Amino acid sequence: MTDFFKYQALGNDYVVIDPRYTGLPVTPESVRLVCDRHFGIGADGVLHGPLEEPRPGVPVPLALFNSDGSVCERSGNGLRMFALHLAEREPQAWAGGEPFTLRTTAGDSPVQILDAAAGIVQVGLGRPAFDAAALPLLDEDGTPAEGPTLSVPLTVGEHKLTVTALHNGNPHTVVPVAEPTPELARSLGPLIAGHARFPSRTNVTFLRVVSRELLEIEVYERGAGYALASGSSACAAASAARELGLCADRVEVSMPGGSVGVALDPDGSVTLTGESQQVATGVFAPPLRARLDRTQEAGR
Ligand SMILES: N[C@@H](CCC[C@H](N)C(=O)O)C(=O)O
Repeated sequence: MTDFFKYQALGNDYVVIDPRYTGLPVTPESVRLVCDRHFGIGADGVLHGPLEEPRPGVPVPLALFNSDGSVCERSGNGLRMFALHLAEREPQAWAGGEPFTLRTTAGDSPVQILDAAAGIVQVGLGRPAFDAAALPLLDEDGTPAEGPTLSVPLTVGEHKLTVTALHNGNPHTVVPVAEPTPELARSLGPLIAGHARFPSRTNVTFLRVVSRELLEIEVYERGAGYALASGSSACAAASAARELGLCADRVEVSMPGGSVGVALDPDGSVTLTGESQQVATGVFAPPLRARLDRTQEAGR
């Protein structure tokens, strides 16, 4: 009997709740409890799926949640971990190396298991929009901003920042700095993530351009907080750096949990490649399972 599968990608960890193995109710409250690092399993988020019986050649739907219980439309690391989950459960169907498609509320994302044993998975995240309406972004007076979001002034407390914002299935704000540090991400990240000018909140990436081929970032995730790595944030950093003329079309993005490769097509489409591994499988002990089941009753 298995209730959950835990995966990590460069220290960005998710719990997979697969309806083929458990009928656990996936609600904002049960997600918060599963992700709690003291009272639950502990994770940056939950991947709930496959939401339909997976069939080769047909997009496989899943839902993604941040550890605060909020829905996230797309996760670069999460999609890579879920692809590996499918491949490890049914290797004959999914581990052959043929590309297949995962479907979230942000749309379809092509994935490919490049090396199942090493957990090397590639995912295509499409083309980001550097447009205020897509974020969405508001002006200082609270009215909807319009136009491009490259090098936008943003006042955060006493900090006068210049940021580049983009939407690629989920919202991202990239802040070029001389030295990204965990302390900076933990202190300034939440103030930007919850800033009034971002009605949908935003993921926050602090970026140092080491060279045209190497970026260094620290991430504060919308709905999850400080993260050792983030796939969509790594892609956001690369897309922003390229739009600002600061990097090549293929870059390594270094994060505290490790590095990923990001490839940028001429049309701006982004492909993310990196490692992910299963951490554990497990059963919720009766006291935790009882608390989780009660979230369903509360949600009724
Ligand atoms: N860690 C993820 C991003 C997760 C979603 C993000 N917190 C959001 O709310 O958009 C990744 O690897 O992309």
